[in-house]
Order: sequence, then structure tokens, then C-alpha cells
Amino acid sequence: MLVKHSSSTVLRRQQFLVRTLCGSRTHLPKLIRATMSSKSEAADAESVLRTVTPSLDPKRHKGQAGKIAVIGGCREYTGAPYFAAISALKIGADLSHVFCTKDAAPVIKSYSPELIVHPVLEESYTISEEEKRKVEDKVIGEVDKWMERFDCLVIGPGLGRDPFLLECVSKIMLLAKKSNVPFVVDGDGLFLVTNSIDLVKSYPLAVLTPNVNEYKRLVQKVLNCEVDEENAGDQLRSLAKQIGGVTILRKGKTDLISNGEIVKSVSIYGSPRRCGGQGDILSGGVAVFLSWAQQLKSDPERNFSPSESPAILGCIAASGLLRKAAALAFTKHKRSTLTSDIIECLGESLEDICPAS
Ligand SMILES: NC(=O)C1=CN([C@@H]2O[C@H](COP(=O)(O)OP(=O)(O)OC[C@H]3O[C@@H](n4cnc5c(N)ncnc54)[C@H](OP(=O)(O)O)[C@@H]3O)[C@@H](O)[C@H]2O)[C@@H](O)CC1
Ligand SMILES: Nc1ncnc2c1ncn2[C@@H]1O[C@H](COP(=O)(O)OP(=O)(O)OP(=O)(O)O)[C@@H](O)[C@H]1O
Ligand SMILES: [Mg+2]
Repeated sequence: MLVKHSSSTVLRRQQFLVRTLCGSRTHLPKLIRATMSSKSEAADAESVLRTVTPSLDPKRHKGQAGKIAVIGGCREYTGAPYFAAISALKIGADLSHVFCTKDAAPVIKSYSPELIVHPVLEESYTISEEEKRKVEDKVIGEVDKWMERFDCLVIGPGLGRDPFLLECVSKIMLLAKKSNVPFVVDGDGLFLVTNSIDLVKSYPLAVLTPNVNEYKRLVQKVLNCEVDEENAGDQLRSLAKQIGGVTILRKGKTDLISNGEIVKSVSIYGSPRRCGGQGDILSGGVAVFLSWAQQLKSDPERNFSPSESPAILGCIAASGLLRKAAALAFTKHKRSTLTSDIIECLGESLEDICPAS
């Protein structure tokens, strides 16, 4: 007969076994200690993908499968917002917008006619001190016209760090919160938020997706300590709790996800290539899957348990799909695998889990 044990019982038994085999805890190999103390539960990403991905119903009209907006793209970075926005479409969103600077817009438009590109943001070097107030009002007005139509924003890929531009983006975050629009904060959006944590604090519809550097800065700023790899799960939970229950996806060899209550992990084998832009695919993916999970939650016919957070489900699904697509791209392109190759594999990877028909 199969006997089910709670995870804490299993953990205690593992600890006992390891102590018995290896002696004192301080002499344990680092890897075993890290596994013992991280207290995260492995997520079944494929099952989450099957749950949240909607069927292709001919009765649905354009827009119902998701309208996403990326706030990012400046003189230096045009690839990152493009990767996030096009990934959202390739996964299955109906419309994908990009709000970027005037310099970046023609470049991003030229990558793809599928994207709706708004050249509305301004950097300090393009305007005088006197113009700032007027320009800020104009930027906010332009974004506000669209805000209520979006299911989710992705704030930060390729945004840059110009202080005036970031000031405008902080106002966009306030608008999104006022309209209850969820947002994923990534890249330079995390630079902004780390320095003004109140922008996201206690907003349950905020998801932060830090990479190794961005996570280190968040931990130092919010928890006032260094990253603790041995207690990675517990530390992530404390960080999310301290920021008032926002959801954080800590990217790395294993992706760890927490909202201050639970900690989930996704470690499906991905790709050994670490080319830039994979985090941008992930942020676009989180936005789409989070929107789909929100739709499920609002469907009275679905038994959506309150413990199932759309943000957590969105993170698990996006992480699982990105890793699967990265693995597939790597089998085809090996050392020359690029972010664009991974994007091309998103459809095939999702099809494998949730066939379209
Ligand atoms: N193809 C594209 O368009 C892609 C564009 N991308 C975009 O790039 C942006 C940065 O993201 P990233 O991942 O390089 O940031 P990260 O690891 O924290 O920094 C690494 C080191 O660089 C430094 N640093 C960064 N920005 C700086 C700045 N403005 N000014 C000065 N220093 C800066 C940083 O220094 P620190 O912050 O530690 O002081 C750290 O030492 C972001 O918008 C992302 O979306 C990527 O998505 C990839 C594909
Ligand atoms: N060492 C690793 N092994 C396997 N997969 C990884 C590893 N590190 C990151 N990943 C995967 O790549 C995704 C992107 O993480 P990464 O740390 O590269 O983000 P990033 O630095 O923000 O990327 P970007 O270049 O887009 O800014 C993660 O969600 C994770 O699934
Ligand atoms: Mg990044």
C-alpha cells in the first residue's frame, strides 16, 4: 500500500538519514544542505500549462486571449522589449503593444509588423528642464488612454536607467495599480522598484522576475543582508512577504517562485546556453499565462481554489515553457542557439503539452 507523507515529515526523515550517514550538519556536502534547507516544492509545470492554456474556441473574439503591453525600449536596447512582446504573441496572446522611446520605436516596428508600437517615452537628453512637466503629463495621458484595455503589463525590458524616463514609468505603475491591472517587473523596471519599493509594496497583482544581479540588489535593499543560497527558498519567501505579498520569480539554474506564503520551484532541463534575452521571453510569458489564469479565476464554472494564485500559476507555466523551448532550440542549434531560436520553439513546445486541436 502506498503511504503518503507530508513534505515536512519527508524532510525530517531526509535530514535524519543525512545526519546518520554524514555526521554533524556542518560537515554535510554543500549541495545536500542546500536541498535540505531550501523548503520549496517542485511544481508540475506541464500540468499547470494544461490547466491555464485556454482552448481555441471559435466563439471567442480578438482580444479575449490576452492584450499585453510592454513598457520598455530606449536608445540602447531595442531587442529586450521586442523579445518580450513577440513571445507574448507566439505563446497565444491576441494583441501585443510596446510603449518605448521615440528613438526605439521605428527600430522595434521594423523587427515585426505584428507589434503595436507607441513612441511615447522620452529620455532626459531629448528635452529641456522646462519641458519636463508637460512631457510627463503627455506620456501619462497617452498610456492612460489604453490602460484599462490591457490584461497585463511587462514593465522594464530594455527600459534603460534615465532618471526622467524612470520617473514617468513610476507614474505608469501608479496608473496600473489604480486600474487593477497586473504587471510583471523585469530588467530596469527592477532597478526602479528596488530604489522605490513602495511602488509595488502590497500590490497583489505585481510579479517581480529578478535575475542573479537584480535579486542580489533586492535582497540587500529590502532584507538588508546578502543572498543566502543555503536557505534560498526561505529567504525568497521572507523577501516576498516583506514586500507585502508580491510574487517573485527568482531566475537561475532552478527558478524559485514565492508570494510570501508558498515557495515553488521549476527545474525542468533547459539549455546550457546563457545568451541574453531569455529573461525577456520569460517576462512576456508570465504576462500571458497570468492573464489566462486570471480569466480562469473569474469563470464561475471553474472551481478555482483561492490558494491557487494566478501570479504563481503564471510564473510556473512561463518558466516551464521557456525551459522546454530552450531545450528544443538547443537540440537544433547547439552552441549557436540564440534567443530568436528559442522564440521560434515556443509554439512547438506548447503544442506538445496542449495540442491546438
Ligand atoms: N538584446 C537586448 O536588447 C537585451 C537587453 N537587455 C536589457 O539590458 C538591460 C540591463 O539588463 P542586464 O540583464 O544586463 O542587467 P544586469 O544583469 O543587472 O546588469 C549587468 C551589469 O551591467 C550594469 N548595468 C546594466 N544596465 C546599466 C545601465 N543602464 N547603466 C549602468 N550600468 C548598467 C549592471 O550594473 P549594476 O546595476 O550592478 O550597477 C551590471 O553590472 C535591461 O533593460 C535588460 O532588459 C537584456 O534583457 C538582454 C537582451
Ligand atoms: N544556469 C541556468 N541553467 C538553466 N536555465 C537557466 C539558468 N539560468 C537561467 N536559466 C533560465 O533562463 C531564464 C532567464 O534567466 P536569466 O538569468 O538569463 O535572466 P536575465 O538575465 O534577466 O535574461 P535577459 O538576458 O533576458 O535579461 C530563467 O527563467 C531560467 O529558466
Ligand atoms: Mg533581464
